[in-house]
Amino acid sequence: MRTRIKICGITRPEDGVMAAELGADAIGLVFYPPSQRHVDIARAAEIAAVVPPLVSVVGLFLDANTEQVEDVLSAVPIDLLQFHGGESAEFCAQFGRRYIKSVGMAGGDPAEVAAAHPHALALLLDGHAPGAAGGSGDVFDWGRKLPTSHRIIVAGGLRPDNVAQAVKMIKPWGVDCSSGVESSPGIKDSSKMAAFTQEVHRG
Ligand SMILES: O=C(O)c1ccccc1NCC(=O)[C@H](O)[C@H](O)COP(=O)(O)O
Repeated sequence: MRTRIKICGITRPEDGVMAAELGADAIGLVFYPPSQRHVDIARAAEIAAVVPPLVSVVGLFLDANTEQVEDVLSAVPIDLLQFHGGESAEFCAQFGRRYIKSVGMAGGDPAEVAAAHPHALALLLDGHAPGAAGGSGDVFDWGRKLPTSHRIIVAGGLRPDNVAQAVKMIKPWGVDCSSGVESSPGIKDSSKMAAFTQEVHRG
């Protein structure tokens, strides 16, 4: 099975195109103002407009309110929602969209999140503490027991030099990377992205 790749925290249209051309199956747009990778609605629409077909645009929220999510959905062609905070299943489902739910593995219990979100399409396991922001570069223990009820997307500190090992150990549906393919926060680096996608498929 081919491991899917999401490159998160895209802030520039050219980086969205480059990620897709270098093998990303999805790009992530962060709608969380405190993040250095935050994009406003206008910028997000510019990026989504140039992302090639057959590449998904993921809209990421961390404990946003309903109106904030709806404002984005009414202006940006989002294919998939990613909820990165303590959102309930009811909150996530109210938009009638497909969604994935993240788990902060530094103290968080993936089994508990899996049970609370039976309709999430996948769990995105990230290295940070529950409720904390992502994009931190923190790795979690890949030897941990993981739920089998959901597809797994591994995130957290993945880089070209460690992603093959993560894929080999966990055999996830997909991998997600942000800071590991950047030259500075929010700015993606083409050679790191090329190396990353190559290493995913070696794993
Ligand atoms: O990337 C951010 O700045 C961010 C801020 C707040 C919530 C989530 C955020 N990113 C979520 C992602 O999906 C990242 O790709 C994931 O945390 C992995 O990041 P990294 O460890 O830098 O690869």
